[in-house]
Amino acid sequence: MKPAASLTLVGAGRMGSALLHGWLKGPEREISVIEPSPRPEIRALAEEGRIQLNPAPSESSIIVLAVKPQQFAAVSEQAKAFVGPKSVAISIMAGVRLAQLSRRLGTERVIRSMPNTPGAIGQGVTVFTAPEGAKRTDLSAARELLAPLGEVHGPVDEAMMSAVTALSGSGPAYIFLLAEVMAEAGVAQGLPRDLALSLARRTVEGAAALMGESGDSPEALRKAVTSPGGTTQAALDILMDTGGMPALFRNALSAAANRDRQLSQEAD
Ligand SMILES: NC(=O)C1=CN([C@@H]2O[C@H](COP(=O)(O)OP(=O)(O)OC[C@H]3O[C@@H](n4cnc5c(N)ncnc54)[C@H](OP(=O)(O)O)[C@@H]3O)[C@@H](O)[C@H]2O)C=CC1
Ligand SMILES: O=C(O)[C@@H]1CCC=N1
Repeated sequence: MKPAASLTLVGAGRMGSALLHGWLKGPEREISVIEPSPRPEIRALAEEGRIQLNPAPSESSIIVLAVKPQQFAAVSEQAKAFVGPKSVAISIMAGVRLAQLSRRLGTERVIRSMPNTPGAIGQGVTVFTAPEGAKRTDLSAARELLAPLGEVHGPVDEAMMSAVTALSGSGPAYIFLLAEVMAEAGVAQGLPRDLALSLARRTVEGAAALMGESGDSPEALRKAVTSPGGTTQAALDILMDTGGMPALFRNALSAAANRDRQLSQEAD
């Protein structure tokens, strides 16, 4: 009989696919994917024999839950068929608490994590939490699984997960928005759209790479661009003014964290 798949991914949508790409670049492992409407790229991976798509249920060492939080209650019935005494279940779902995972999956061996989409290219950051007294082997299974996606922090107190989700889980969207709105502002200054988008993209990419390589603080790097009385200062006077980026981001992260808490209530 075929040995149980070492890893079963339940839900290969936007984030599940990103995780899968991260894992496929990491150490070789047997991966099954449960997905009712697989994207063409997921079908192609199955045809190439790199994953098994929708296999019959059997106990899996690791089950990763990557469906929408709103789908979890229904999906948990199906996912339970992959959970056995030797399994650890790792959720990436926003809002779904450890206790809810345990109850619906019928196991204490659960991990709640929050990755982000740059994990698809090994440049992500993930934070995870685990029940008190979690087995060390479950914590190391989580770290090992999440490592190919980038930096891993945890276990942290579960109470931090809403803020983590608001900052790094949703965070890539804020950066993409920044590139979008910078490009639009360039167009408003008279630049052709293609050039404005290209300048905005390269500026965001280059600034992120510089921050990564230099190791300097974002504040130091910002100050290095800002000549006293110059053009950057004129822009920052607006961006950092009352109601500017600091206040906007406080409000935005607060809304995201509150939504995470609401999702927890809806998952009951
Ligand atoms: N997107 C992101 O940046 C991040 C997302 N997350 C979390 O990841 C999770 C997934 O988000 P995201 O990828 O954006 O959402 P998607 O809707 O893109 O992905 C969810 C996938 O699960 C599928 N699905 C539905 N029912 C089942 C089932 N019974 N069995 C298996 N798969 C099923 C969905 O199919 P169908 O579309 O047909 O319903 C869909 O393809 C969420 O819980 C989110 O909170 C966490 C970190 C970052
Ligand atoms: O938007 C969401 O709800 C998910 C969680 C973090 C990123 N995407």
